[in-house]
Amino acid sequence: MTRDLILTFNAGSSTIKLGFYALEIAGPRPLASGVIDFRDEPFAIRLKRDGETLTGPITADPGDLTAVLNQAFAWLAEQFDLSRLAVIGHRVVHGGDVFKGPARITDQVIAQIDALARLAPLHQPQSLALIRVMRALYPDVPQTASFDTAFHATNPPLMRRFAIPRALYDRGIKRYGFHGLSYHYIAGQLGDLGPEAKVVAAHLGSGASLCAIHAGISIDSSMGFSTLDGIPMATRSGALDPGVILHLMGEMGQSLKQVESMLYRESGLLGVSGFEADSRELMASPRPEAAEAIDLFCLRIAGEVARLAASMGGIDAIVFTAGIGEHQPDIRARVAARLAWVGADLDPKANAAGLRRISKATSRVKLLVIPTDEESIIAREAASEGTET
Ligand SMILES: Nc1ncnc2c1ncn2[C@@H]1O[C@H](COP(=O)(O)OP(=O)(O)O)[C@@H](O)[C@H]1O
Ligand SMILES: CC(=O)OP(=O)(O)O
Ligand SMILES: [Mg+2]
Repeated sequence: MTRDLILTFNAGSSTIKLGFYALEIAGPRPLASGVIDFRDEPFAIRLKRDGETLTGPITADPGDLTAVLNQAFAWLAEQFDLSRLAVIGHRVVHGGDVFKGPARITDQVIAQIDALARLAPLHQPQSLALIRVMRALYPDVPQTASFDTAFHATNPPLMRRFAIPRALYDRGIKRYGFHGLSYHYIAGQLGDLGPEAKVVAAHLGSGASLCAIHAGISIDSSMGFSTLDGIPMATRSGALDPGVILHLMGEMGQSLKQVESMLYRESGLLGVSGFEADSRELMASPRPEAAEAIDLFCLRIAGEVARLAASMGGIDAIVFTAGIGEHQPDIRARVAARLAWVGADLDPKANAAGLRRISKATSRVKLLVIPTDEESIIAREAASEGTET
């Protein structure tokens, strides 16, 4: 039997994205993409294939991942010949210091991923659950892990360091950086900027970060030790004076769980607006708190661009990507306006049209919109790590 099908998983806090690829010598060829969105009503798996969207209803309780996946895969087996599965590749957010590249999943690798779960509580447990369910469903199919942290393995030690006692760095308390699959893909799309280009890529999705890419490699990024650092996100705070946490736990008697939940789930756009985490709703809202949440988001993005430019000693281009970066021209415009002093000069028409280049021809710093494709990196790494070809 020919095994020539690659399945990819990109597990997020509220969605599981799936990709189907044909395993080919020239590289994985995309066949279809799917999503299980736990916010969807009615709950279902949606599959996009040949420009058509197919829906597989799911009656299982969204809280029971095993039941959800069993049902989703019973339906997927009607769409694909799943006996052809060659490899299953997963995005795993935190690889710590252990993983500098993709890994084939073994019991030991599962234990190592599990040990890092606390640092990415919205993602890591979901990926582990997926790996375990897929093992039970398809015990003969190899699985691989592609790490968000791996692309940042090139960051110089100085960028990795927190200004805390050295011994803690030696114990792994350092900056790792995330969204590396997205930045890896973006770095591969910058050929026209020249081999030495200094680029800040802004991955603005539910989770959001920025990365300094110089000559195609990661130099520095806004996310650090955990997925909380950097700019505010949908529900995460971004960087925060550590004194606030001391005060909450010391003076206000909050527990670790309470603080963790506040920082990961009740902050960011949701926290500042007081009612909504999704940028679409916030942009459409007349409420001043919504405007303030978006303003703070843009201010902190612009500030991070400036910091990352300092890390690289210059900046030639800014790339916007992911849900907000690709689809929110007003947010791009507000970020660009705050960076006019660096030489970013937006072309409003190109921005509204969502062209690849959205800066004026005379702009010193180029502004680009590049749709990301984390799945293609997972598929490529799955093919190289998990198959014999
Ligand atoms: N078509 C769109 N138009 C406007 N905003 C969008 C669109 N798609 C996604 N977004 C915004 O992107 C954010 C989610 O980013 P996305 O990359 O899709 O999420 P995730 O990090 O979960 O993969 C939300 O704030 C959402 O409002
Ligand atoms: C690392 C991270 O925050 O990922 P996501 O944007 O998928 O939530
Ligand atoms: Mg994402």
